Amino acid sequence: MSDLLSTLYPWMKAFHVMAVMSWMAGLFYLPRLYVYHAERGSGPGEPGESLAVMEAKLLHLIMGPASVATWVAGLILVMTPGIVDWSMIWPWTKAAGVIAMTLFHHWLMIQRRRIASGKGLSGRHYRMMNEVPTLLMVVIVLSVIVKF
Ligand code: HEM
Repeated sequence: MSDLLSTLYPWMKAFHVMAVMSWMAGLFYLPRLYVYHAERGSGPGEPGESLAVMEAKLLHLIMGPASVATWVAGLILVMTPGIVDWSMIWPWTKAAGVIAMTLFHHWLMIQRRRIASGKGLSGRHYRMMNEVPTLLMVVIVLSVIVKF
């Protein structure tokens, strides 16, 4: 099993990075759609109806599967012998970053339902929350590349 994981390591890392890119694309773009929705689409009709379809499709067809693929490949990398040294700091900052990123994903899911029922937050609020994935990405990428 250990030998198989070591052989698969570069492939698994490539798959992980591809899944990360797809997930992050949605995490960056969905709060932007919420800003437009809050500021220009809160009433009945257009553009609110089209925005609601775009938000649901982005979450369910792209971000959901990409987040699962990121987690599965990431956990396989964690189990690969010699990859994670838990006595260093970086695995802990990376873990904190990915847990926070996953919580942010769930917050976006809750907000989609709230916007659909007319209880969404202001455009300014979503614009501020739009910075969260950027900050978490900085922590995660520095952890896994610099490996302090
Ligand atoms: C969701 C749970 C995640 C887990 C369990 C996980 C775990 C891992 C592990 C163990 C590695 C291998 C490190 C190495 O080869 O030295 C890795 C690589 C990587 N991860 Fe993740 N990761 C996750 C999510 C993310 C996210 C959200 C991002 C970006 C925002 C990310 C970016 C990367 C990058 C860029 C690499 C390649 C680093 C290199 O070149 O060695 N990961 N990940």
